[in-house]
Amino acid sequence: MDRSKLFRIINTFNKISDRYILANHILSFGQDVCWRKNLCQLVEKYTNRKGVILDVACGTGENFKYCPENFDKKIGIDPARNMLEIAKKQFPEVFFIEGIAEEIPLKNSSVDLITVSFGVRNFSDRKKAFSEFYRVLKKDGILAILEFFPMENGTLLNKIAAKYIYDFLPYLGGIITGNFKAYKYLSKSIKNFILPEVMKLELEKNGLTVLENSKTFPDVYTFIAKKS
Ligand SMILES: C[S@@+](CC[C@H](N)C(=O)[O-])C[C@H]1O[C@@H](n2cnc3c(N)ncnc32)[C@H](O)[C@@H]1O
Repeated sequence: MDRSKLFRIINTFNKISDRYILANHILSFGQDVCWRKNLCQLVEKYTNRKGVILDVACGTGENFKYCPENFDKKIGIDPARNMLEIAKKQFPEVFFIEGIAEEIPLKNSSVDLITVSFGVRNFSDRKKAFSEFYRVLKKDGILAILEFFPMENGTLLNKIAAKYIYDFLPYLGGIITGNFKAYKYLSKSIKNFILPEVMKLELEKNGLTVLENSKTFPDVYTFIAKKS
């Protein structure tokens, strides 16, 4: 695993934690809420399990605002301590772990639902993380991933969105948070990320069956996969 990448990313998120939620709302024109609600609606379509929900790369814990209420145990895991501090204040009922997706400190087959929003792009070793997801999920457990993918260059609207994400967002994010480097990283990480079809293959190589892979504008995908 690339530990220097991991420490760089942790440092970045620690530095922007106090403005992270606000920046998300402004930079996405409020769309972030719709993307999360969409993720949760899809989860409800595929599972009505209760039990244990694990939000990986939970950051400030935003997913817990929108995801199904009815789980007996809610767990969040993230390596950025400052993000977790905010999460703990927002969601005292959730058990938060300072840790990484590549080494989840939970037992085999112990989780009913894993959610990950805007986290996979940041993983230092994606394949290791996917094998961990497989290991901790129970049989028929669901994995739900929400993620940005590289912008398609088709319609005029797509071109405008790509210009916004790749060229303007680093400056706007920098102005809102005072950290230009962090938002340059965000744009770069989207531009250089794998394509959705590659992620589907990677999930399936790790034993997860992709049930749905749906796109909302602009190139934000929700993947629902199952451990069979
Ligand atoms: C863009 S934020 C997303 C936070 C949250 N899921 C959300 O939707 O607002 C990415 C998060 O990934 C976390 N992260 C980075 N590397 C990670 C890893 N290897 N394992 C787990 N989380 C990681 C960061 O600390 C950061 O909180």
